This record gives sequence, C-alpha cells and structure tokens, in this order.
Amino acid sequence: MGKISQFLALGGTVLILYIGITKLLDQRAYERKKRLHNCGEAVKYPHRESLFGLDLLIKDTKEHTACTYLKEIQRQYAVYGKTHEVRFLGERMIRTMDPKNIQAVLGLNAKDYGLQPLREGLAMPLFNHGINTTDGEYWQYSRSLIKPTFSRMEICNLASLEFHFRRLMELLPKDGTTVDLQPLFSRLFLDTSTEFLFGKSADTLLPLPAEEGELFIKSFDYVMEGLGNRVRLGPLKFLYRDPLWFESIRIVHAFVEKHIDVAIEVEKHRKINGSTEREANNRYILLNEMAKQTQDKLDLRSQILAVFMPSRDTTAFLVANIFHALARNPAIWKRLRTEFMAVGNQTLTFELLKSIKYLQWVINESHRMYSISDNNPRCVLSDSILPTGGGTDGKSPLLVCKGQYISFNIYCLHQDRDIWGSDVDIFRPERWEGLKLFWNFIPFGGGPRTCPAQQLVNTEAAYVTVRMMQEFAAVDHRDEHEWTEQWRIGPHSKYGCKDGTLSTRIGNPILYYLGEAEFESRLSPRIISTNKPMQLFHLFLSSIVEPTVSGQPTTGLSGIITCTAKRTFVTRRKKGKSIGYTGKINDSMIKSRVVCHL
Ligand code: HEM
Repeated sequence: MGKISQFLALGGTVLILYIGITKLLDQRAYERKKRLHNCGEAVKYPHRESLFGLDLLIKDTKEHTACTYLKEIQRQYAVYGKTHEVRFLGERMIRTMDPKNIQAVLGLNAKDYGLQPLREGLAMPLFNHGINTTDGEYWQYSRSLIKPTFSRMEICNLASLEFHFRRLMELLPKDGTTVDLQPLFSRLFLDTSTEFLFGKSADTLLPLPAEEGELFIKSFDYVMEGLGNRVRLGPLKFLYRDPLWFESIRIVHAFVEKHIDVAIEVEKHRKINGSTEREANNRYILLNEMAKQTQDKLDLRSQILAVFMPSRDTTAFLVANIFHALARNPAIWKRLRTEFMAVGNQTLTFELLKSIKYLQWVINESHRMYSISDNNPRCVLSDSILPTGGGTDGKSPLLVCKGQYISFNIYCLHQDRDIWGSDVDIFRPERWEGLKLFWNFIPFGGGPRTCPAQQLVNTEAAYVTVRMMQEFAAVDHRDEHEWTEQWRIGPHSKYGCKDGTLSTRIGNPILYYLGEAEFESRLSPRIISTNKPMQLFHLFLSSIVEPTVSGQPTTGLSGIITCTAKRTFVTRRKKGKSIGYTGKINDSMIKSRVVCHL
C-alpha cells in the first residue's frame, strides 16, 4: 500500500512538473513569437470565473433565453473593444468584429482556422461528417459535391418558386385581415428547398399539408432543438436521452433515405440512358447531382442533411425581415414599387431582378439590419497573426496559437457606427448608393467557406418581394413591437414567429389585394373597374388613388377596394397606348371604388 501511494505521489509530481514545464515552454515560445511580429495583448474580459469562463457562458445563455443577447454582445464589444479576449471552455478565445481581422480569418489566412475541432460529432447521431462540420480534405470533398449545382445560374428555379408562391397566395387573406407572414414564408421556402434538395417538396403550403412532409419537418425542428440542448451540455451531452428526440431522428432519416434511393435509381438510369428527363426539364435536384459523384447512402444522407440544416428558415427569415421593414416604411415600399414598375411586364428573371438596384439595396439593408447569423466560431489550427486588436491602443497585431478559438460577429460588424454612420439603427436602403464593399458587409461570410447559397437566397428573396408587391398594393404593420430577436440557429423576429401560445403578432401587414385576371379599362369618375393588377398599380403609383380602409372580402368572383382618389384622372395616350394618368384634385372623387374582377 505504502509503495502504491509513493508511486502515485511520484507519478502525480512528474505529471504536474510535465504540465508546468510544457506551459512554461509554450509561454516562452509565445512571447518570442509575439516580439518577432510586434504583437500586443488584447483587452481581457473581466471574468469572475477565469479558469473556464463559465460566468460569461452562463450570462450569454441567459441573454439568449431572454432575447436580449444582441444588445448585450454589442455592449460587450463597446466596452472591451472591437477585438478582445475571453475565456471559452478553459481556452483563450479572441472575439472580433473588426473587418481586417475577419478578412484574415476567413480570407487571407483561412487555412490557419477550422471548424472541425469545434463541431466534430456535434450533429451526431443526425449526421456524422458534412460540409459544415469538417475541415481539410473531407470539407473539400463535401464542397465539391455541391459546387457544380450551386455555381449554376439555373439553380434558382423561379418556375418552381412561382408554383409554391401561388399556393402561398391561396393562404393569404385578401381583405386586410391581419396575417403573420413569417410562418407562411417558412412554409414557402421549406416547400421550395425540399424540392430542390431532395427532389420532392414537403408540400406544407397545401390547405391539407402532406402528412409525410409535416411529420418530417416537425421531427427535424425537434431534432434541431435537441441538438441545441446537447451543444449546451458540452461533454455531458450523452446525458440527453429524450426518446422522442431519437425517434425524430429516425423519422428524418427515413424521409431522406427514401429520396436517396430515388436519386441513386435516377443516376443508374442516367448512366444507361444518358441525360434524365429531369435534366431535360432544366430542374436541378441537389441529391441527384450528388449521386453522380457518390452512391454511398450513408455519406449522401450526411451530406444532404448538412446542407439542409443551414437552409432551414434562413431565406424565410430574410424575406420576413424585408416585409417587417417595408410595412414600417411606406416611402421605401413606394420607391421600390416605382423602380420595379419601371421594368414593365417583363418576365421576372435572375438578371432582371438583379438589375432593379433599389430592390438589391433593400435586400442588403435587411441583411445588414437583421443579420441571420451572428457569432461564427473558428478553432486555430496553426499559430497565426491577426492584423489588429493588440496593445493598449488595440492597433497592434495579435498572435493566436493552435488550439485557441476565434469568434467573429457578423451582427455587430453590420451595426458598427464607425462603418455605417450615426443612422446605423435606421432601415435606409439609400445608404447603399455608391457604397464600396470590403469585409464590412459579409451576410454570407467570406473566403473559401462562403455560403454556397448566396445567389439562390438573394434571387429568391428578390422574386418573392416583387411578386408580393405585384399582388398587394400596400402593407401596413399591425404590431407595436420593435424587431425583437428570437434564437434558433441564428436570430429571427420573435413576434413574427407566431405560435399557438403567443398572443402577440407582428410584421402583420394589411394586404390590399389587387386581383388577378385581365384588364377591362373602364375608368369612370366613381368606379375604376379593373382586373389587371398592373393597371391598378399605375393608379396607386401615380398617387391617383390610395387605399383607405381596407378592401371588402374578395373571396367571391369580384371584390371591392375603397380608395381615396387624390386627383381626377384621365388616361394619357400615345399612339393608342396608355402611358399614364394626369389630373387635378376633385372632392367628388374622394372615396372612389375600385372593383376587382377575380
Ligand atoms: C438568408 C440566408 C442565408 C444566410 C444569411 C447564410 C449565411 C451563411 C454564412 C454566414 C455562412 C458561413 C458561416 C461560417 O463561415 O462559419 C454560411 C455557410 C453555409 N451556408 Fe448559408 N446562409 C443562408 C442560406 C443558406 C441556404 C438556403 C443554404 C442551402 C441551400 C445554405 C447553405 C450553407 C452551407 C452548406 C454553408 C457551409 C459552407 C462551408 O462550410 O463550406 N445557406 N451561410
């Protein structure tokens, strides 16, 4: 017994000595390297528990739960500087919102930083390896599986989006009733993304949604919630044993595997017969494209789920945020409509949507004001230098060492007054005029790991915004709340996320429906009879008529919208074509009615 305790004591002393000497050598090497590159130290967050940094972890978790994290993280950056140091699970973590540092991490020195040590096994047992949990060769392989599809112009299948948009239209009230758009946009983009990723839409916008799709998405969302809980448990995640969670994973796997089998069959068919019918239809299905490169079912399951995860709700939240802002800014709505009306009746294509400058500004401004992503962590894979953030003035370079962490915050970057000016809190698309973008605007990240869906997301957002404006003459918000964060993968509008138990509704525009059918062109002093929305848009646009209260129900064959006529109107014609309306204010015109033939 005596010998054993002597042996243990000796072993303990050797271990402590070993750890102490290693630490000392590391520290000396660190100091040497620091001097060599003129590096300074970053300001340190004043932890109360400075070994593991648990105090900050608990504080941040509480702020997330209280939906006040974004303000709090901004406050921390304001107090401790744009680059500062915190303790994260016992390691040094550099937090930064400085574009120069972000450029170094994502772009110039991207090879020095990775995700795998942070995310390895995190998504298990939903999936093992995927594009967003790996580095190095496996990441390159994952990226190569999706690259051919995402780099195609035809990736934005606007015909499919239109198909699902029409289903959305069926669900939107046309009589001015308050509606929460956010969950409906969620369904819209879920239906389009499942079609694009798996080849079969979840069809959640149908009046009686497909049972399989509903079950899949409910299970998937439950799995995401559970993953969040497991992340918070850290090394103790094995304690999370909720049977429903495991059952939900089984349901998600079964749904995906069914489509994998189809994709592999399609590939077999393609190899024998050349191009498939689907390819002939110019419709890209990511799973089918992946199956051209691998037929390993488990690999395909992991890879497709790793792409589905970041696609869930992100575009929907972006568009909901756009409408949140438009409903509160009638002048922006009006200018946007003027700009897109200027393109006339052309078919909405990727190029056309891109050419509507003000629309692009509105989308950018929404990305800036309401970032979908905030903290993005990285693990330092090999010692590297951040260009700024060290020393007493925070301007010296900063040395970061292997095994430490970096976290860059996109939300704080997009809210930085030094970059965006004193009106940073105001939704002002005009700020984008002539703006030079550097690393100060990175809604989709940057460098080799930039979001592959960037073009898809912005085109879909532009399309839905324009289509909504074609269908509805005005939006009006019906909620007193400011935009308030709520957390899933990233932040989204809390009150826009209507729930059976939430009594508050937000982002809820009054939608003046304009009808769908053909134009009759019968202008009379009191009644404008039209069934061509574009003509009615011209009227609204020229401020000749303005909707007052709300439209009467338009569920039947025709509907009436009461309007206040601001001017008398005469159709100006040139070579037989109507080119606009002119006239003067005439009291008798007030409360003209627009009859929409549906
Ligand atoms: C508003 C919509 C979206 C935003 C703002 C967004 C933003 C981002 C950001 C910031 C990153 C980089 C994260 C990092 O560097 O750590 C990223 C990565 C990624 N995004 Fe998106 N995303 C959006 C929608 C989507 C959609 C719809 C998809 C799939 C269809 C998608 C797929 C991915 C994938 C696979 C990655 C990982 C790339 C890699 O690690 O190589 N994203 N996204």
